[in-house]
Amino acid sequence: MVIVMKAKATRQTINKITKRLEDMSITVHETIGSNYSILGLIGDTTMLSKEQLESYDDVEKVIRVQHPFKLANRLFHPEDTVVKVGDTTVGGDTVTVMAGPCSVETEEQVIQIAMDVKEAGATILRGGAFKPRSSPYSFQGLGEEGLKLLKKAKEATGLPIVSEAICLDTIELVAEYADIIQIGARNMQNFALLKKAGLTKKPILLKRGLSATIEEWLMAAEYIMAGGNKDVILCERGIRTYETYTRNTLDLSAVPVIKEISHLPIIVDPSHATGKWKMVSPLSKGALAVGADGLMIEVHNDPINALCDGGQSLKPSKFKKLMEELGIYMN
Ligand SMILES: O=C[C@H](O)[C@H](O)COP(=O)(O)O
Ligand SMILES: C=C(OP(=O)(O)O)C(=O)O
Repeated sequence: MVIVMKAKATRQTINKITKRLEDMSITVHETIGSNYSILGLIGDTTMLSKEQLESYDDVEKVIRVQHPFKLANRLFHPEDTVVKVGDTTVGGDTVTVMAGPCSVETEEQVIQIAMDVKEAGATILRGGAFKPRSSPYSFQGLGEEGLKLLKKAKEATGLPIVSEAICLDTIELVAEYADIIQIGARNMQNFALLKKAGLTKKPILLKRGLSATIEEWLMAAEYIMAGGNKDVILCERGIRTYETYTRNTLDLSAVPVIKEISHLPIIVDPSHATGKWKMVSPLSKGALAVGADGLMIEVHNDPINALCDGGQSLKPSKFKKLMEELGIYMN
């Protein structure tokens, strides 16, 4: 971090700021110029507030050199994190596909889809039991019954499962059944939920918030990791922009950015990003082309009658075709 002091800054203020920082074990290197004085800070500046330092009258501006996240930062953890999920992994050299219905609806539905996606090459089954819906009148998910059905689908196929926890009251229940706990876009900055996720022993799939910057997203990951849970998988699922043709705007540039500044695995969800099943295939290809570690794709055997997100769900046959095109399903 660099603090640029105004030309009129007094020695007394510079000393006051320096003392405050040194008390926090930060070394301050001072460079006196004719117009400005510069304070170069060496040490752990993650807990410093840029805005707070800028509120000193004599401070011109503060420039952050280091990212505010530590545990998620590639600087302190150069090698890629590979998250183990049952017999499969997310991150490293493999491409992992998580697929399944938006919501668990019936036993036949989830088991049939689980078998179909497994046959096509998916290695993790997705399915929502607790649904974060925009409207209180929309289908809210089957709750624990949905988790039990996911367990049956896992027993039938061997696929580990990922399912969303939407609140503090149910995260432990989800953790009992799911192999990966999903924290959805709408809860990305639910700090109490993130802290609780940090205490669980299950990997966490952390979706990017509706309007979150990459830094805010990584700070959310930092919350989970700071609690002791280092198994975080990031999921880019589109962000809000002025564009309305698609449900959200898929930010594929987030993938190489995350790869550069973080060691955490990142997958892409083209279903929620676009809201349109026809766009899932091209964007899945794009996601892998830019280096994503995997995909999360919604698949439904009867999209027209799906209780949630049918318009963005692929039929099993279309999913299989996509997996062939991606080179994941081999005849
Ligand atoms: O699947 C996740 C959400 O619950 C889903 O996208 C529903 O969004 P909506 O409630 O706005 O339809
Ligand atoms: C709710 C979901 O997605 P998102 O949080 O990305 O909207 C989901 O994957 O079921």
